[in-house]
Amino acid sequence: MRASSTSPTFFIIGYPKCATTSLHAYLEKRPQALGSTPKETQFFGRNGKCWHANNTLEPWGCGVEETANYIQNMMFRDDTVASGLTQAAFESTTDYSWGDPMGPAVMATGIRRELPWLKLIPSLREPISHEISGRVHTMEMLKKRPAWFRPGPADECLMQLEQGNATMYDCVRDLIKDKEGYIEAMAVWLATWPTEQFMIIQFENLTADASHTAVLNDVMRFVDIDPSKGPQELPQANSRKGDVNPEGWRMKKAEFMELLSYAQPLSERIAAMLERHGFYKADDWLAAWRASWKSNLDSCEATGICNVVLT
Ligand SMILES: Nc1ncnc2c1ncn2[C@@H]1O[C@H](COP(=O)(O)OS(=O)(=O)O)[C@@H](OP(=O)(O)O)[C@H]1O
Repeated sequence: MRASSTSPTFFIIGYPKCATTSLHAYLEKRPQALGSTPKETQFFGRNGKCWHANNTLEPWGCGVEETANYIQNMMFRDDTVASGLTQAAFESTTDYSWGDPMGPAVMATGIRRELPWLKLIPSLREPISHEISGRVHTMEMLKKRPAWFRPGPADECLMQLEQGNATMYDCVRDLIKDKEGYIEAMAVWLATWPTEQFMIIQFENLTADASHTAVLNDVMRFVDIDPSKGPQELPQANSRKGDVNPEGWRMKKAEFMELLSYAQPLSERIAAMLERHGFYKADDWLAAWRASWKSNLDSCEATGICNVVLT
């Protein structure tokens, strides 16, 4: 029987568009896990109740009432206690990984101050696919346009894309070029928390038929949940690649090569960082990402047009 002396036990901290919803759904079906409601509580995030959004000088701190609400109503404290702490409570706010406008250090340090025992699970995806997946998500937001959603300058391009006046390349080029935050955020988390409190997942490993069972079993062992109890299949939540351009994104070869010229060095630095911290051999980490780049390059026709399929 699992016995945890700490609650909450773990956070899936991101990144957005890296199958975090599927992983959350998979884990919360396990009798030994207790997923938050909602999946993304945002409690420690920029829209949450546990930070000082407008004043970097004020110390991090969570209000007593808000904390009680978080622990009691979102993280189901009573249920966890009633289980004799045999259930691992967790939440999956993807913004925790990098969604802090004051920098990831505020979030990483703040959460460590509040819950220093937490186990942390980030999932990372090949940068070009990651960015395009995010843009497709935002395109849908722009169509529905909830009242709180404020389109930024980069979103203008998506509106143009919608009208056939721009391409996906146009809309991701600068974002991928400036995707420094992808590695910076992870570097900050790794510098702020002990290595052994992380399990870093690669999206492509988590979602591939050949490897997903092994990854899920590793996750469960990491958070001390018995892998034999509960359903085995990873759901496919938030999937847009099946509906929006399932055949891939058409792009000139020179355009794809340009994206690659930004994504590849970034990926290599991510892999080197993960190797330095003892998580993966850099080449092992890069294998799936290199395979995606190669298969997209192989798709290029004699006309110089390629078909970029997301991982
Ligand atoms: N089981 C499985 N197999 C393959 N792919 C999967 C799976 N589960 C989730 N996904 C893909 O993950 C993307 C959604 O990630 P998130 O749920 O983290 O997105 S969100 O940030 O919470 O909105 C989304 O990617 P895109 O379709 O490219 O947008 C999903 O298709």
